[in-house]
Amino acid sequence: MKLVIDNTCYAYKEIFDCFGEITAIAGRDINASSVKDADVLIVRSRTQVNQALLSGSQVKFVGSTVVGLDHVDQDYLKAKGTQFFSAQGCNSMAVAEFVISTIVNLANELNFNYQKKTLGIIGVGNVGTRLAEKSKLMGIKTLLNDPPRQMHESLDNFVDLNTALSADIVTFHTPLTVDGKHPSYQLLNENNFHHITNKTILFNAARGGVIKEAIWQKHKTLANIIDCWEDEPNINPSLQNTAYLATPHIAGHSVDAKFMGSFIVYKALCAFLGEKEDKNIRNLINSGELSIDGGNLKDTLNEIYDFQQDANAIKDINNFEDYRRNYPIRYEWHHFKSKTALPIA
Ligand SMILES: NC(=O)C1=CN([C@@H]2O[C@H](COP(=O)(O)OP(=O)(O)OC[C@H]3O[C@@H](n4cnc5c(N)ncnc54)[C@H](O)[C@@H]3O)[C@@H](O)[C@H]2O)C=CC1
Ligand SMILES: O=C(O)C(=O)[C@H](O)COP(=O)(O)O
Repeated sequence: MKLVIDNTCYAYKEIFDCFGEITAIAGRDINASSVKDADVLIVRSRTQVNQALLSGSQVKFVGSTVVGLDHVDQDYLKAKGTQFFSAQGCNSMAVAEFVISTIVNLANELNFNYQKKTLGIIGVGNVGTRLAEKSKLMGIKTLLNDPPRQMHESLDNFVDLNTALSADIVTFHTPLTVDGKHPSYQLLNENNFHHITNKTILFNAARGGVIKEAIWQKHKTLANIIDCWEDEPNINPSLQNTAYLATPHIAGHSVDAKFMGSFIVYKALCAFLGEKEDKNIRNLINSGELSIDGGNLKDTLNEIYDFQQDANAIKDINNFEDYRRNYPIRYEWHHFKSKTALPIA
């Protein structure tokens, strides 16, 4: 069997070589000729999976080792009879830790008590739920907004979008969608940006395009944290230069998340092929016990991982993609034995 795999898929050799011959290619370089003889295609977000890529191929299984789905034409795959599997939830802890770590740093630098702040979470799926759990542990009051869930579940504690946008801290964790009943494209735009004030801390660690950058760059906030950008890697220099934290789409890039992305797709491929799973694969991440003694929460979190280094790495935005492809090892909090209690929900 022939597999074409994005060469940034975590441990792709150890995890997928049991299935056959692997051709590993940078995600952005996977094209129609790369996949024409392939049976399996395994990607991350940098490969557009659509008719242009697959029409001349015999690919029968596509695995996406990330969570976002905007790079995949699922309707086309379904019509073609190609099995598709996406590693939903693989990196939710990593993103939640990114947001909490940044809030703790901001509270220190801007001298506020986050327990006196409200956090508006727009999109309460895997990431938003974990973030809400951590916020509860930290005594941060959350305002939860998720109309698609509200349509199907009785969520009497959820609020409407404008209420969530009026929180002290606002963070988006929706997919990027342009159709359906609740499209997320430019969810924050010229018609509702007035809910964001010069006292609002505003995050985008969801997808570029969820917040209209042309408006954002002209709108005064207390602090902007931008991990996901319109037109990556050609990110908005005005927003980058004025951001509290401008990072290269790495909120979900913990080692654990990258491993889980590959592992979840591996399990789906085993099931698709009727193959037995190798139980040793789950032990590929073995950090051992990591002790840390930061003294206080901010220093402890920054010793675990300081996101400012990611912002520094892309001061020259030509480094955006290379830095992401060679991202430093970042373990999630649960690996660490720490004197300071960590909000591990
Ligand atoms: N910056 C990064 O590295 C990462 C970014 N992401 C992005 O974050 C998104 C969320 O990730 P998960 O929570 O794992 O996905 P998920 O699918 O579990 O949750 C998304 C939630 O957003 C809700 N939603 C959809 N449209 C909405 C709207 N218009 N308004 C409010 N809520 C809406 C859905 O109902 C769902 O509950 C992903 O789709 C991906 O685009 C995810 C992981 C890493
Ligand atoms: O899971 C998602 O969705 C993300 O945004 C991932 O962080 C994308 O990871 P890469 O494809 O950029 O490695």
